Amino acid sequence: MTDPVLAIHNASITRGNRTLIHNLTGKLRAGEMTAVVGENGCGKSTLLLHLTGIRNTALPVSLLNRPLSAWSPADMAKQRAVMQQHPNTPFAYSTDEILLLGRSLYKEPLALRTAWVARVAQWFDLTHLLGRDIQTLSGGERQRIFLAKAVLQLIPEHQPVNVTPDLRGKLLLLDEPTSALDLRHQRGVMEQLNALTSLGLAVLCISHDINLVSPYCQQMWVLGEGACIAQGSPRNVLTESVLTRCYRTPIELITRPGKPPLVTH
Ligand SMILES: Nc1ncnc2c1ncn2[C@@H]1O[C@H](COP(=O)(O)OP(=O)(O)OP(=O)(O)O)[C@@H](O)[C@H]1O
Repeated sequence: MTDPVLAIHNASITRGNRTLIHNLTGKLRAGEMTAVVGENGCGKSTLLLHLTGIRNTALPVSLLNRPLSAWSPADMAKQRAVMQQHPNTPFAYSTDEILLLGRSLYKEPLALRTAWVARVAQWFDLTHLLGRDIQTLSGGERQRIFLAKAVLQLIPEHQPVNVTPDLRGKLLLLDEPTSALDLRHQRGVMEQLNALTSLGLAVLCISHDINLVSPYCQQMWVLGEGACIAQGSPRNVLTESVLTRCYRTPIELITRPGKPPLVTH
């Protein structure tokens, strides 16, 4: 099996005197999506923040076999991109400018950057929103812009726009990327993320919508009770006992042939 893109070994995360997550071990692999689920306040966003390397951390986390602390910010930014929970900007940037920021690390001709902006905008149904003031966009439109910006950050430097990029070794960390999206765009975003994982991308996706993400993810981490209660494929992890423990409310499952079960309550 190939080395993981990101590996966490026996990591414990605390906030004040509360242990949010005790002894988490896990791997994010090329070509796989991992969904992180759990009740409000269980530590999902805090975990993601620690995996970004943005926060100076002594946690045992490595990106491509190197501790996060050994990466320079610029090198790390070419390897992993992050979309946080409520992305916004206080400035009246245009959508194009926001998307171009995703390529700001790279020394490329403007024509190439602009071509990639157009291509990725198309992937996320954003073409009609190019040129708009970001502050005038709806919540769902803005969420898709920032998702596209994160994806643009991971396209290799000088990648010709008409050649499919190799995204092995790249990592996308997403905090509830579909929370503001309508049903069509929820599916569109998940299908696009699925297409990107097929190019080698590793994705970690926090979500409260288990039914949306479960058909697309290879692994699910269920957080709760101050730890990771369960890890594995959606079919193995999605049991009434695991989810009832996680959400502290009775959960029922509806089995479906060839798909993970539907979660209801
Ligand atoms: N700066 C802080 N100081 C103290 N406690 C904090 C701080 N930031 C977060 N917390 C607490 O840490 C816990 C975990 O927060 P986190 O945002 O990681 O939860 P989450 O699982 O992402 O929740 P949600 O599903 O609501 O987004 C929460 O109880 C939160 O109140």
